[in-house]
Amino acid sequence: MSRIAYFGPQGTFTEQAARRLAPGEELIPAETIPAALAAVRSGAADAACVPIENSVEGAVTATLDSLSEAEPLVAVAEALLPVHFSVLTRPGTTEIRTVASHPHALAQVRHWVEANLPGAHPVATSSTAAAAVAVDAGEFDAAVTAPVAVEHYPLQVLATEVADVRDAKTRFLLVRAPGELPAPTGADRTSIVAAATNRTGALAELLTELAVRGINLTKLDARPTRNNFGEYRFFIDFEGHVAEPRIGDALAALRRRCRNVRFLGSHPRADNGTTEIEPGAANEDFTDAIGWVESVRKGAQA
Ligand SMILES: O=C(O)C(=O)Cc1ccccc1
Repeated sequence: MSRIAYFGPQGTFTEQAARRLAPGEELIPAETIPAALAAVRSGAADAACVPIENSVEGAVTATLDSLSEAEPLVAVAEALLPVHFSVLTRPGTTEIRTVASHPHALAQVRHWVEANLPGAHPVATSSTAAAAVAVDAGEFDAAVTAPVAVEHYPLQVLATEVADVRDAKTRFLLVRAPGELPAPTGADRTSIVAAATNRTGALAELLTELAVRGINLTKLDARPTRNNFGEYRFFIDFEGHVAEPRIGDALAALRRRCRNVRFLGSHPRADNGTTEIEPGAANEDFTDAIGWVESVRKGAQA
């Protein structure tokens, strides 16, 4: 049985995602996202499940930063979970002055809290389930949690299906140490991170290598390197799998342009997305072109 570290404690959305991505495996809660990833780097876990992006709040920056630091890790699978919240209180609570949760959760229920708990102060906790633990301990009055949290903590449900934005979703990754990659499916996602140098056109050059090969981007995030003010790392997701000739060609070009490019994985997409292929940019076009150059070199132009 594999050991899967996840961003916990018990009852987080990430635990639900881990159950979906690694059914039947041993799940080990970690207090923070960096701690879940550190468990894989140290060998204490075989894989980790962490949130990566939310359709309302955008990137989960703790995950981006941890993936770009220390030993490389690669994403081997993803899950897309609908996100609506429950609001939990201690039994007998009559007045709600503080509402605790993960910042991404608080941002997604702001209007609901204003309308239904006027005057209540939002308080950030490390995760939605950590808010439930704190409410149980008497530190805050209400917790905004995943629906499953009520099964783990002795709290009562004040409201369910709470969300300012209908159909909000969060994408989660299953991350491992580099090793065998998942096989390409034809609907895959590849992720990289690169610290472009601070000069005119540096980011445009990286993006152009993808654009000229007809590769469609699915996400672009910038994070400060933390070394020099104004220096950024760019996290780029795009359609395709590194095993494909067209994607391998693009990665080789990125590596030529930027020695510090880091491969963050190729895996099947969970969003039913299809892969766009521009005319002349199919894998056969790349292999055919390489074959043609080889024949030219041999003096036998086909
Ligand atoms: O705190 C959690 O439960 C998480 O797994 C992170 C999170 C927070 C808010 C929305 C989706 C995921």
